[in-house]
Amino acid sequence: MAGFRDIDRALFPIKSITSVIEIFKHHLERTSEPDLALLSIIVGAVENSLTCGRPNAPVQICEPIESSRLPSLEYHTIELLYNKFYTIIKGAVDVPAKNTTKTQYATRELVKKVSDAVWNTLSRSYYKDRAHLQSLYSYLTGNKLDCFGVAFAVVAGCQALGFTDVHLALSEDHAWVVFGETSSETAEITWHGKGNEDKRGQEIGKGVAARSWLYVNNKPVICTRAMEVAALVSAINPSLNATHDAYEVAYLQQELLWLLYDLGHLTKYPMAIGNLGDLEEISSTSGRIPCDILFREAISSARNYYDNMHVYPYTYQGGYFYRNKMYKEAFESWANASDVIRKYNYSRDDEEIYKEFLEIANELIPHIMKVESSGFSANSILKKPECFACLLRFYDGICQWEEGSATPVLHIGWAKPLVNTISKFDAEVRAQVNIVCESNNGDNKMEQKTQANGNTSCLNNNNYCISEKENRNNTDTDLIHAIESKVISDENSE
Ligand SMILES: FC(F)c1nnc(N2CCN(c3ncnc4sc(CC(F)(F)F)cc34)CC2)s1
Repeated sequence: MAGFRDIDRALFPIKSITSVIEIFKHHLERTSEPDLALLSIIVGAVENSLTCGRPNAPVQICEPIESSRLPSLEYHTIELLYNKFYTIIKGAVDVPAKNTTKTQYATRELVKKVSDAVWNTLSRSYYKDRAHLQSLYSYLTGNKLDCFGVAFAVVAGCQALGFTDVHLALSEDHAWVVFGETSSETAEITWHGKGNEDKRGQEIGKGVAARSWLYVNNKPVICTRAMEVAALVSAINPSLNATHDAYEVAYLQQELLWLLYDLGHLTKYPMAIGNLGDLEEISSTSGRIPCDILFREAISSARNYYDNMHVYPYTYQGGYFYRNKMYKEAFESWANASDVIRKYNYSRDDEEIYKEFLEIANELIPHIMKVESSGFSANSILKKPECFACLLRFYDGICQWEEGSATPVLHIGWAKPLVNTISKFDAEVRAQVNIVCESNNGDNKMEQKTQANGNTSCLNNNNYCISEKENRNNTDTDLIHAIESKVISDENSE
């Protein structure tokens, strides 16, 4: 059993954020196998004590954060929990005696048994989306885990049993495992969303499911052990309540993400880079690259390693621009996000990203139009054809996302804000967006989808085109006609 080494023991009792960082540094720099269970228990205990602790716990005021005293974490407390985890996992699977020569690889049965061991020890019913349910501390002290937490616990369990081939696979809204000699086996190990039957034990869908955003076109983040540490650090939740964060927890998360960044473990993990960007925007670390560069690095990572099939890097960046009133740049990021989603079929498992696009289209963009059309300035985005082009690219991507999908995306609730937005641009601005028709052999859709639908609509920056589509389904034809008729009626009234 990996677990406690003398160096770890020497760092106890944990009294400060700095000593937590020292333990992570040791595991990441001095060992080939950072101990996922140990690290998760430690950060879970710290997070719990600072966010769910006793409300009248002594508040440290004006202490430098890194040395601000934590409610002391005793070695034996952590060791007890660690041994409890090991006992639960060991008790559930009878692993064949370690055969020193041959490396043992996990089997689907083994992975399923570990998943069952975690699954069957969870509380009967609890609010699954609550905060602070992601760590093994939550599991071992409260028998509660969220869907990410179950996946992480299974990987930590397999590590504790000596299976170094079992690794976490992450999409933007789901988690599963890869395993086997060539890491080519996959297995569901947790649930997804509400009211969906879990598919635990099954391999990851290759069929229709594979074309949904949920499985990112088989371009998930495949974690190394250190990237699994990055996932548990990303999952740290500093929120105290709906409006406040415990700043010591946010500081710990930020410092651990920088440690992982410096060691190169975030290079292929766009969402972790985005998380670090968000933290840096709130409170920048002197001497570090600024948050807008981090958001750009997350996009580069997704483009270089995941065939640009991830949406969140663009919505991280778009959110940053929006919060900083850089509206032209926000439109560009959101149009780029839409260029990703247009390559997918919409499935009912994609609610999370649907909500993301709905909020952008029906809350954020209308807010920008309101702000921009109240003040009058020559520099207004309403005067910029490239902003109009980005908006069209944004909406067109959502239309194309719907094309060929079993589930509709758009409904009349989308059309009103859309037409309202588009009509804020004067005719002479709209006229400057040159509409260029491209052949339909662009790389707009994943191969299968293009064949299914023949032509596709496409737009690159300000070349917006709607190719003739004999079978464009009625929803977006209505939408496009709504836009066209609105635009034309404006011209007539000019
Ligand atoms: F697009 C921006 F506005 C976003 N802001 N926060 C975003 N998050 C927060 C962080 N987050 C994540 N950050 C690191 N790693 C992972 S792995 C994962 C899927 C699952 F939870 F494992 F199922 C989610 C996720 C999900 C996306 S996107």
